[in-house]
Amino acid sequence: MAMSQLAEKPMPAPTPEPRVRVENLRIAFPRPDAPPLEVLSGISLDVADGEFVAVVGPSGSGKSTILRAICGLLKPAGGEVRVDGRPVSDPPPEVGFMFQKDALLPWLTVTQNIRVGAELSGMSKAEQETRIPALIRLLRLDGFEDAYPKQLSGGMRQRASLGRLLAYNPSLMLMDEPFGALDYQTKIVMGRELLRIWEAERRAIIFVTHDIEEAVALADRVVVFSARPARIVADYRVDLPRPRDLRAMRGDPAFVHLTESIWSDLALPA
Ligand SMILES: Nc1ncnc2c1ncn2[C@@H]1O[C@H](COP(=O)(O)OP(=O)(O)OP(=O)(O)O)[C@@H](O)[C@H]1O
Repeated sequence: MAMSQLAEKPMPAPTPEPRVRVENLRIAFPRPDAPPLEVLSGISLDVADGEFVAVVGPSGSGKSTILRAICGLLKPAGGEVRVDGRPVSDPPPEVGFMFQKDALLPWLTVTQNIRVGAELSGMSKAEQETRIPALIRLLRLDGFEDAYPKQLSGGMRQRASLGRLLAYNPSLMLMDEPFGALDYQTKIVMGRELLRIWEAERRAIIFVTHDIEEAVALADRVVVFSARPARIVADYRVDLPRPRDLRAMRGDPAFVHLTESIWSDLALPA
């Protein structure tokens, strides 16, 4: 081959290291009078930097379990989890969590709760002075800076939890049904807030949800688990344009088609 032809051929871009690499992961829980309960049976999943991956699947299939394994809280019966190339054993500092139930400290105000995340991240006092009020504005909690969790609605508590997570500034966010306990309207509002922030400051997110529409509306990819022991039965790329209008997109034929495909993967009645 002539040199000129070689020169014209573009070099393939190097593949960046995935933020998370789950390889052939098996998780089983010991049981007293029975063989171990196999929950994940050989799951492999890569999550790239800045990618938003949703995980859906039947109840009890192991969605929360995979999040706990990714942050090193469960020891695999087989396979491996790497975060930023390193095998996990303890929760890695670059990982932050958010659960269905807010984990705010009830004796601290909104500002103080968010400050916990900032302190944990090692943020300087000077930076906290600007960053915490900015987060409060971003999450539309202005006016509630000095309120205690019991004085907030469920949606506001989840927004404050998200504020603490963002103040911690993890490069990987593991979210386990973070909006699952909220009413439909608040859930949409929270999804919108999360997208607004994520679209501005891309971080890798693994987002577990029961809600197929929520998964498609938010994520770049939707991974579908089978019933326990979980395998990945489908892995969809969601090519809907961003920024997304969560209300308008529900009528988009591509959105409807994708949610229907996932319903049928889960073999659930329409
Ligand atoms: N620490 C544990 N010890 C024993 N069994 C466990 C433990 N944690 C989870 N399990 C079992 O593992 C299975 C998967 O649980 P997991 O919470 O991961 O499911 P899930 O898909 O998140 O469910 P849901 O959608 O209902 O929240 C369940 O059968 C559960 O009982």
